[in-house]
Amino acid sequence: MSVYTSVTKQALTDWLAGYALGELVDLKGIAAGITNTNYFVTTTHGRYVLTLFEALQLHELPYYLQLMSHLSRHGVACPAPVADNTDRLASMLCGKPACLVTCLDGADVSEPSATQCRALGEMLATLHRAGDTFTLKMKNPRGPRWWSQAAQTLYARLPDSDAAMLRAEIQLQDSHRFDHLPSGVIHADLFKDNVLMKGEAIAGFIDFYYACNDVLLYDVAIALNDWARKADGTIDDTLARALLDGYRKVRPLTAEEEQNWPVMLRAGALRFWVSRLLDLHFPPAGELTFTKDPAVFRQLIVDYSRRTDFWL
Ligand SMILES: Nc1ncnc2c1ncn2[C@@H]1O[C@H](COP(=O)(O)OP(=O)(O)OP(=O)(O)O)[C@@H](O)[C@H]1O
Ligand SMILES: N[C@@H](CCO)C(=O)O
Repeated sequence: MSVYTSVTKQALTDWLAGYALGELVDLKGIAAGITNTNYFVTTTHGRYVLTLFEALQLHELPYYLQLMSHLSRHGVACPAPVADNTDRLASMLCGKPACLVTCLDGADVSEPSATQCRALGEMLATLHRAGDTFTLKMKNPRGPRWWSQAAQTLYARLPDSDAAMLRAEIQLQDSHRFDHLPSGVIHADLFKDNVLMKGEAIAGFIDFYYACNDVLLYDVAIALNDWARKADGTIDDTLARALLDGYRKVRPLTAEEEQNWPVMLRAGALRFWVSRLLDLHFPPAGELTFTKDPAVFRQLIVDYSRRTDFWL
């Protein structure tokens, strides 16, 4: 349950006076989600999602909200932030930075079909193309420098074999440079729980708060590592091929991207192996963390180190 900040109908009515969205009809807390407080808001004009940011500051929001606004205007299924009467996309509510976005009609899926993976690949490539005309920039807060520093805090806590494997994996990534690969806006956390589906179609990508500028192929690897991973932790060949086919239909991969693909899959796995290890060994204070299993990404790296066919 994640309503950390309670919003009363009166407080919201006062805040909504700054928007041209009609009268407040209903306000309902959303149980899902970990980081922020979310509500479904119904007004006489329609249905919206209200987010109160529990960690991000007001001045940090423009990149993410303007990005969603840009993408939603360029064919990417995602919520569109709603501007208030002074054209702001966010302002303070109950002491927290808050925004309203359009409400999407769909639900996340835990076992996607090949058709859904293909649709996911197509929409991810659409996002990457749409990002070309977005002018704001954000560095990746979870890149090689971050995982090397994080690993230093983890080694002493891990069994020797895991620490050795982590060290070796970071060395492997350090020996590969990706600077020459196509880069642009990436979602950077496109797991199944960050995509709402309506049947076989994408209702929308959500949770853009790791979005940044980085190598596009890294985003494909992150998505594939979650969308095509089966319950036993291995990758389903059919789902992986479908996702890549969908992606390449919209944005074909370059020869250099294809060469770097196996190592990039391991980079995508390393990033979440490290963040999940951090959550396990250093749980963030005050956050409802349903600790996610780091070992699935360790296993994925082992699988990738033995595999020869990467679905291209
Ligand atoms: N625009 C939207 N339309 C419909 N439902 C939405 C929308 N945005 C969020 N939701 C619903 O709210 C839930 C919580 O949102 P989200 O996952 O973004 O929470 P968070 O706490 O902000 O992020 P996280 O859980 O990744 O830390 C989602 O699982 C989804 O069901
Ligand atoms: N998607 C991440 C959590 C949010 O970054 C994970 O499953 O580890």
